[in-house]
Amino acid sequence: MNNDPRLELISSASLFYQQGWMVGTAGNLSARLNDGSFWITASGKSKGNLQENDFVRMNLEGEVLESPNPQNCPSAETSIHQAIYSLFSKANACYHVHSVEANLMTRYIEGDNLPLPPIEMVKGLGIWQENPLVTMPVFKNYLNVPQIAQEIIERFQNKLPDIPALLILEHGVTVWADSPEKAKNQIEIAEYLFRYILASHH
Ligand SMILES: CSC[C@@H](O)[C@@H](O)C(=O)COP(=O)(O)O
Ligand SMILES: [Zn+2]
Repeated sequence: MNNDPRLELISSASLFYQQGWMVGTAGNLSARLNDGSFWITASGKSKGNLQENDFVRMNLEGEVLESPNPQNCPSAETSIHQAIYSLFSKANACYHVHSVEANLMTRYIEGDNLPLPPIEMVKGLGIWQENPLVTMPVFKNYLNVPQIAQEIIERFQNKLPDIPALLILEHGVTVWADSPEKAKNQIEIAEYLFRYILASHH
């Protein structure tokens, strides 16, 4: 595969793990290849020290195309990555992490949106305005993950989000970008915004 992104996914997962955003196997990362298939972390792997065979390559229909270790199962949240890649043709990476701060956002949500502070950092989510009024879309968490994916599809087909990020209540953030490098930056920016919101209410 000429653009195998697994080493980059491994390095970002390790970084996020060290930040405490992927502890206890939490979170999942994926990146799309030129042929439209995507590598995604296999389910239940510790994210601090992933190996190249801790992934599964899937197509947009949710079929496993390649599994370096026959015991690997796709991430339990693959349906959310499929939804993002189907909705956004330019998305080539989709990252999801669980931070304490993301889970504490519950009390600042208005309706099904999280208002973001109008600070310089939102430029990192593609918003180039002065005093931007931007919100992050929020979704309910269901045990049945495909139901979360379905609600994402229905909502975004109706209205595109302001930013390439969404928050699942009491669960964690998901971002997408045209490259793994940008997805990594966007996770860092989303987590910075959560910390800012919490600190500004102290
Ligand atoms: C503490 S793991 C929680 C999981 O159910 C899930 O939310 C998650 O992010 C990781 O699932 P995975 O199947 O390893 O990709
Ligand atoms: Zn999760």
